[in-house]
Amino acid sequence: MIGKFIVFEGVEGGGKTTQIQLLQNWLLYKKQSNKLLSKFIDLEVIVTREPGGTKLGQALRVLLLNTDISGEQIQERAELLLYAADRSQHIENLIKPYLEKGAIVLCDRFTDSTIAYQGYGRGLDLDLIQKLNHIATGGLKSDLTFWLDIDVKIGLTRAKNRGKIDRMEQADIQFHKRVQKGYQELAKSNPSIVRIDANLTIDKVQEQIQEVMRKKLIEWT
Ligand SMILES: Nc1ncnc2c1ncn2[C@@H]1O[C@H](COP(=O)(O)OP(=O)(O)OP(=O)(O)O)[C@@H](O)[C@H]1O
Ligand SMILES: Cc1cn([C@H]2C[C@H](O)[C@@H](COP(=O)(O)O)O2)c(=O)[nH]c1=O
Repeated sequence: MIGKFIVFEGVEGGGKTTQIQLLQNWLLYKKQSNKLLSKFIDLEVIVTREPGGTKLGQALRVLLLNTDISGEQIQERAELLLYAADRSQHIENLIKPYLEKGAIVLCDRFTDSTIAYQGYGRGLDLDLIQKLNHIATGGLKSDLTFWLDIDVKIGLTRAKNRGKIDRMEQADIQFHKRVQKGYQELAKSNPSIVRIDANLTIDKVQEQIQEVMRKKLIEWT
């Protein structure tokens, strides 16, 4: 694939959505002002997310994040499979076609979310999740993953201040701490994950991201 696939990960309220938007603006500005190296001159910068990057995904997102599905609780393995279904559709219908055209795809969450939330958070078998991730992705991996590392309580407070909190955000604090532990473990074993200190101001967080991106754009040319 000639494009680049960049993923943003982390616990709730870490600033992924905010930072992805700023990075897209920065990349497009660099493109317009001819400050990008030749390989990326014609580039498109696409922003997408999981769950919810396709029409099917949007429907699955409503099912997964609404607090009340006629009073019926979503079982843990059903939850796992719904996230996998969203991903499979997302890759085939959106991510792969854009990467094949040479775009930079900025994605809010990917396979590491499943390991952190369903694996570490819910306690589902990590080997099973790895296999399912492989089935859903067909082996597609990110070229770079930014892990926005934020104190769990600060992130949840930000999410609460943003407005009504969803089904996942409503889980107890211990769940979110296990999810955080999941990201810490993933970062230890995966060199394509870059830790970003997300406890800082929006501008300071973006500065760290741009610094990494500058180096990556040179490396990828
Ligand atoms: N560095 C920051 N300092 C203070 N507030 C921030 C910062 N970054 C984002 N916010 C605010 O915190 C809230 C959550 O940010 P955002 O939606 O970008 O995070 P997110 O990681 O996408 O969250 P979630 O995973 O819960 O959807 C928003 O109201 C946003 O304006
Ligand atoms: C991809 C994926 C996501 N989740 C969880 C993580 C969040 O609680 C929500 C998504 O909401 P956001 O506002 O877009 O962050 O879904 C998950 O548990 N497993 C996954 O694979």
